Amino acid sequence: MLDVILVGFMGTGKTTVGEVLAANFKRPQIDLDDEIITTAGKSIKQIFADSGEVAFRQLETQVLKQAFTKNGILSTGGGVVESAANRELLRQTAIPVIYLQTEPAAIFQRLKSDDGRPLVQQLGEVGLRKLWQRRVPLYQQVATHTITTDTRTPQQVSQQIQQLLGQEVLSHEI
Ligand SMILES: Nc1ncnc2c1ncn2[C@@H]1O[C@H](COP(=O)(O)OP(=O)(O)O)[C@@H](O)[C@H]1O
Ligand SMILES: O=C(O)C1=C[C@@H](OP(=O)(O)O)[C@@H](O)[C@H](O)C1
Ligand SMILES: [Mg+2]
Repeated sequence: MLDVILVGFMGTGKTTVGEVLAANFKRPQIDLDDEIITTAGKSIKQIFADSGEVAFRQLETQVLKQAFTKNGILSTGGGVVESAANRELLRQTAIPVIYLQTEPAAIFQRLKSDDGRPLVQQLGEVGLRKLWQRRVPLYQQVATHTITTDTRTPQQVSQQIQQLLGQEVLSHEI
């Protein structure tokens, strides 16, 4: 079964922290973006360009459902909370859902030169901030715990999650 699910806006460190947690707990890491790329046979940027965001969101819901049948640490994509069906899945589960919370200015600094996220290029800093404001309540709705990452390294964030969930995660290891 899944040990923990990481949610949060783009650039909050879900993928990076997921990798650290998976290494520390010797558990598989599942990243929804990677699952989408494997399923579609192309990059996220290419999926957006060829088929648009709606098609991307359909794939995202499909791989989220499949992820619930797998083992390990699940890193979601920032837009997973856009779908009411996805939010329901995340709210219903007994698996801890950790919201990585980061201020938009720090997020933009982390992502401004990354061209793998189509929405960053489409929206720019002002648009990204608006999207962040709209999504914050959605992350809060699905999360069981919140950790701020602005001034923490991915290792420190992982340690904090391990402290929060140590018993629960370790109990699935055996
Ligand atoms: N806590 C952090 N402090 C500084 N930079 C970070 C932190 N977490 C992630 N990053 C950097 O931000 C970028 C996005 O991280 P990533 O893990 O891909 O985020 P997400 O999966 O949430 O979009 C990467 O360059 C990563 O190294
Ligand atoms: O917030 C979003 O809508 C998106 C976030 C990305 O994942 P990360 O949050 O891992 O960057 C990726 O799924 C896609 O570019 C769309
Ligand atoms: Mg990611």
